[in-house]
Amino acid sequence: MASASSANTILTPPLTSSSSSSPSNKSSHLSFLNSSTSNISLKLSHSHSLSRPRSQSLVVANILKIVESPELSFSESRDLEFVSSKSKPTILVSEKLGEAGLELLRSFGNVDCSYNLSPDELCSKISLCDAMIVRSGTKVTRQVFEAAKGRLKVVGRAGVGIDNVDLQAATEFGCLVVNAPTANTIAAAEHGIALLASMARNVAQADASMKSGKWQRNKYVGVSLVGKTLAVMGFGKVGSEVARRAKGLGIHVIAHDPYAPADRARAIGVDLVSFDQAISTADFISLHMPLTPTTSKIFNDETFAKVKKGVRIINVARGGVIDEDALVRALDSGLVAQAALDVFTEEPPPSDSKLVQHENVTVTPHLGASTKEAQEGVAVEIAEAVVGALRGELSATAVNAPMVPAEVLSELAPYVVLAEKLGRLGVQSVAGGSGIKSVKVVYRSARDPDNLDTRLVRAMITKGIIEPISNSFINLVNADFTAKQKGLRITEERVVVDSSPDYPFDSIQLQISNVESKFASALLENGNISIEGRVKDGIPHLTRVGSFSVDVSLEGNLILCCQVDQPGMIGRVGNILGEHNVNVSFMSVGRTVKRTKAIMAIGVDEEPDKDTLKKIGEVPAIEEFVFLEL
Ligand SMILES: NC(=O)c1ccc[n+]([C@@H]2O[C@H](COP(=O)([O-])OP(=O)(O)OC[C@H]3O[C@@H](n4cnc5c(N)ncnc54)[C@H](O)[C@@H]3O)[C@@H](O)[C@H]2O)c1
Ligand SMILES: O=C(O)[C@H](O)COP(=O)(O)O
Repeated sequence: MASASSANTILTPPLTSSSSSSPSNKSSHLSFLNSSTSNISLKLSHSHSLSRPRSQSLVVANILKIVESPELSFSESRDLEFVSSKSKPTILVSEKLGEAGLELLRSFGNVDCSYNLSPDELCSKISLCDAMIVRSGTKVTRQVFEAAKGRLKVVGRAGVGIDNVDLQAATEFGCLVVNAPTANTIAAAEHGIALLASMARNVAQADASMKSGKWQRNKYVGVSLVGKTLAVMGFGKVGSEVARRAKGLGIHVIAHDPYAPADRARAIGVDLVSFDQAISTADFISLHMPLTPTTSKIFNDETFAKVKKGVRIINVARGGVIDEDALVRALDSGLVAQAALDVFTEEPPPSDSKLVQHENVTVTPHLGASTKEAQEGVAVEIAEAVVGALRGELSATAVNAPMVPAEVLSELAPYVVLAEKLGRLGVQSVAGGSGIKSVKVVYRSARDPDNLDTRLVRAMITKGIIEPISNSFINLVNADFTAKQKGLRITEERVVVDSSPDYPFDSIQLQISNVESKFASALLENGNISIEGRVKDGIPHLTRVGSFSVDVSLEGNLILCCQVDQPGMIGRVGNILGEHNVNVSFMSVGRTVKRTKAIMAIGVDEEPDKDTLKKIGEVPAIEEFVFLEL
């Protein structure tokens, strides 16, 4: 019984696809990142034969892989051996990457290490690449995604900051962006501490002075760290490691981060404070926030005016968070006593940069992540992420796609198959000329609506609706974006029902409004086309068409007939199919009132030819029928 519901509207304008166009014969298999170059086939381990229902097997395999094998029966990803059918995927590595990562990439694909490419060179190469790996030196712009012509499926950022990748463009082009967020944290934190200590004691300046033959002991008197206050701006991975180390040096640490949990700060013994409080009380300010539109030039004339006079600033985050001209002014006026910078707005900065040349500034050429250990770690971390993504695995470090934990994915697997098939059935039920503009998805579940993750299911419904009628390729990265582009508005409703909470969904229903139906019996009283499915024993079933209950497994293809409810109908239609050598896999009849109207749902292994379908249509008691490809 329905006890609660919540609706979530995502998208707007009209989809003007020609729904009369017959669905292309695309595979109904699923993949998270289905490569247009699908050039790898899967060799299955024979140790796992059909130990799970076939439909679930297909989705597990296909969500996890970029490739589709017609022979696919069942296997977990670890049981699959990738063999090259035409060619291996090509992975461009555009900046230096640790050898262990390169080895891993080479074991999977063709690796093209081309460093220092100009933007034009990158654009001309990229259409030959399935993936690319960059560090901070390569700008992955919209032009790069355009030039890729749909082939580029994954951009791997061998490091944390993804400000050099146009994420919006990546998403629009269905390209997954993954990063390596953890392996260089300690290196960056250590570099921050190194800059802090060397700046406080003028190490770099004194070194340069001595090498020029001078001995200036009085000039390079430093400041002590103990008892001073350090403001960590951005209390994430690097920031908290810097804080931990600074506390070990006897420094009092405060932090500002609008999103950091207070208990994490407390655990390290750090007070979270406001931005103004942090900058106005600190003797040292260390920057560790990402470069975003909000943080861009967050340190500017106005903020420098609020700092404690003589503050010292360390930046191992991104140059763009500081207005560099304003920093020069603050250094000249003495508001800022010193700065130690590893990162710059433009990298490398111009050789005549006033900031770089400033006598109170210590600089390093973006070395934060550059330790042997970090580079090997980052290389392996990103290689694993890119290979996983090319295989179609949902990535734990995806930057522009929802991350779905493995256990959730496995639970959702059969529902994902169901979702795409409902989408495909839905779009084929729409009569020509009336484009789909609005789809409502009703999830019935015993679970708390707030804990129902529908992103993957919704993406697959979108895939099922859009792919058969367009050239679009839909995956989890671009599903919402593409739907919006096509003017498809999807609303979701979650209804709590009294069923088993062991399963994420009791049923999934698709209602398509403001369209004409090819099969009038699929219409509800409100005029919406309605089809509903469930997963039974791991296999997706169609369980309701319009207001008729049916029960047919969603495998092979489907014929829906509406007929007068009278004896002999199953036999007659069955005979016609048998005479034409069409094997029936399932058959189910549903009716609302005895001896009035009934719906017959027939699963067929083969596609009936026109003649067979015509004969079914000629059976006098059959009022309408439709053939639907799954
Ligand atoms: N110099 C280097 O070689 C090097 C190496 C590693 C990381 N980095 C850079 O350091 C930065 C931090 O990396 P991380 O791994 O700690 O990332 P992170 O995501 O773990 O931490 C960033 C933190 O900044 C916070 N933040 C966001 N907006 C903020 C704001 N307006 N004010 C204050 N805090 C804000 C976030 O909540 C988050 O906690 C990134 O920009 C990264 O690119 C540089
Ligand atoms: O964001 C990062 O991970 C660092 O800035 C490191 O960048 P790099 O890979 O270019 O050294």
